Amino acid sequence: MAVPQERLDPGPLTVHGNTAAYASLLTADALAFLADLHHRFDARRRELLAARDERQARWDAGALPDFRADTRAIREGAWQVAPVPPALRDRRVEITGPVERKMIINALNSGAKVFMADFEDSSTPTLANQLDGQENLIDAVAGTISYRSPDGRDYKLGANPAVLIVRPRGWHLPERHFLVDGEPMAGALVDFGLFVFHNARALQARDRGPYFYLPKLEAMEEAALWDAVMAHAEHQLDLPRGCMKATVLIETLPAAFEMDEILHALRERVVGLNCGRWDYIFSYLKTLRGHHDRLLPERGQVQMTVPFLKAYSELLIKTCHRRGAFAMGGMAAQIPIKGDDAANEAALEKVRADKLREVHAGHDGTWVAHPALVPVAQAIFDRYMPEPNQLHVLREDVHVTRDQLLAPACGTITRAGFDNNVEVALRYTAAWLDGLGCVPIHHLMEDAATAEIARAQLWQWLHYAGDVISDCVPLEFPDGAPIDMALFDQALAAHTHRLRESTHPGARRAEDAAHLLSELTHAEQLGAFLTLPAYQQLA
Ligand SMILES: CC(=O)SCCNC(=O)CCNC(=O)[C@H](O)C(C)(C)COP(=O)(O)OP(=O)(O)OC[C@H]1O[C@@H](n2cnc3c(N)ncnc32)[C@H](O)[C@@H]1OP(=O)(O)O
Ligand SMILES: O=CC(=O)O
Ligand SMILES: [Mg+2]
Repeated sequence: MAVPQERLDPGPLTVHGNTAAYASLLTADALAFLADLHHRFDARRRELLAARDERQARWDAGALPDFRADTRAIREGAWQVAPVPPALRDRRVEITGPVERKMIINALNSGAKVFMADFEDSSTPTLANQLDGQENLIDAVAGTISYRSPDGRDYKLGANPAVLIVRPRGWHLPERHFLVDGEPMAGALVDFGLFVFHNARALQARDRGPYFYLPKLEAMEEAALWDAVMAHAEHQLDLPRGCMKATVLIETLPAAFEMDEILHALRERVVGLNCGRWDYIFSYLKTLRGHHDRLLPERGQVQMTVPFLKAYSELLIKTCHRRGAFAMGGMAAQIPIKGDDAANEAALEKVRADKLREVHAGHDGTWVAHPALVPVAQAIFDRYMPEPNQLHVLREDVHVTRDQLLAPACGTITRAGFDNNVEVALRYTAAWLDGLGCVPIHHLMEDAATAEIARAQLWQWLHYAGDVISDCVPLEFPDGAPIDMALFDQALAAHTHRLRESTHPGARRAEDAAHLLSELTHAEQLGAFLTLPAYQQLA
């Protein structure tokens, strides 16, 4: 039988790199689907990224983020989001993790209600990671995924696997291996497009749908772009309108001022918002980088109970429940500690306290980073949220102002806190460059978002030092010693040496990571994303 012509013609899209093993993923039809997404939506994406820069320039010049005047009617109007499908009505515990084969199986079998398969904060976007991840998800959706570990352990899906939600990359990240008319595609469109092209029908057949977590949005227009992309994909793939569902991470400071607007832009398909606390803290630092009085103390002191984070999470709950959407909590960074029962119990207790705060505040569910934390979080949510969700908790007592969302947190910068930021930023960047997007460091989960906080704080402290700044975060160590570049250079050299000599993930990329971190920290301006220059250095 003659092969249809379009199967032979890859069209305007070429995929560069070692793709020989991925013929069934990168079919001509799949590539044509991706190229169409690029042609229709990439120009708008670029406009929206330019709009981010324009807003940031205003904030750098002294303005402060605020609720928008032009969208008041949306905020004040009475409207609700579309009904949440049955598969997403109980989300009390969601496990997250990179799209690595064994971890996908473990996550789906973990007992969590949902598994968020992550092409974003916890993944390094090497071509192999991206394409293997897509193939793993195809097998997971089909229910056939299996894995044999090098030491002979067999993995396969058990009964009642978690509901799958996929997190594509943010709008800002290019995918340089996929070129349309010679231009790199957006990583977001590649991740989204390949997943829906190969899995949407199989998911529909199982009463599920293509469900997504949308990261790092900064404005309602960016949400509207996702809505347009999904509506178009539904049409192209002959799927029911609105079957693709989205949960949006509110993890940038600008987005906190547009929660209603983001829900409204996606109202036919949005099912909730999530408090992505780590990127949110990073975004606070970045958005307010021109405001030297808006410092934050060292990372360990910026807990969800500090006023600006409490205000943001409560505003998210109130906004979501008023509109019939889920208000998801976020990730505590603690992970289990092996071989030290007391330290392990202390870590679990911190997770419990975090989940307790979330359930009492009105969140409908939460995230965990590790399978052993599923029962820990579940016990709290089962006890204090016996119903599948608490959409009825309207939090009408919450009245959040702009000043509360922008209030700097008070505290200190200790030598240990400074040194920890250098170590985490270095070790994480090295691991990322070596292909591993999530690593444990000192028993905490570190990913792109937590590492961004570490390197942004270093930049902020070192560049603001010497200015008269904030009453509430002294820019010196508690013993009065100054925080300066010489100290940073010294600490970086010491940690680079230690990492190079160690067996930690990324040890062989220690020098590259140190070079990158040094450039970012010495630069005049706080760079937008660590992963943009790091992507240039991926092998
Ligand atoms: C800010 C944000 O965006 S948060 C969301 C992004 N971050 C994440 O998703 C965190 C994901 N978590 C992880 O990657 C890991 O838990 C790490 C890197 C933090 C720790 O990993 P490890 O040191 O390998 O953990 P550990 O050795 O205790 O793992 C034990 C087992 O659990 C598995 N496991 C650990 N975390 C996960 C996970 N999130 N999903 C599935 N399986 C997991 C391991 O693969 C291992 O499996 P095995 O026993 O079958 O070999
Ligand atoms: O993506 C989650 C975050 O906390 O960042
Ligand atoms: Mg994030």
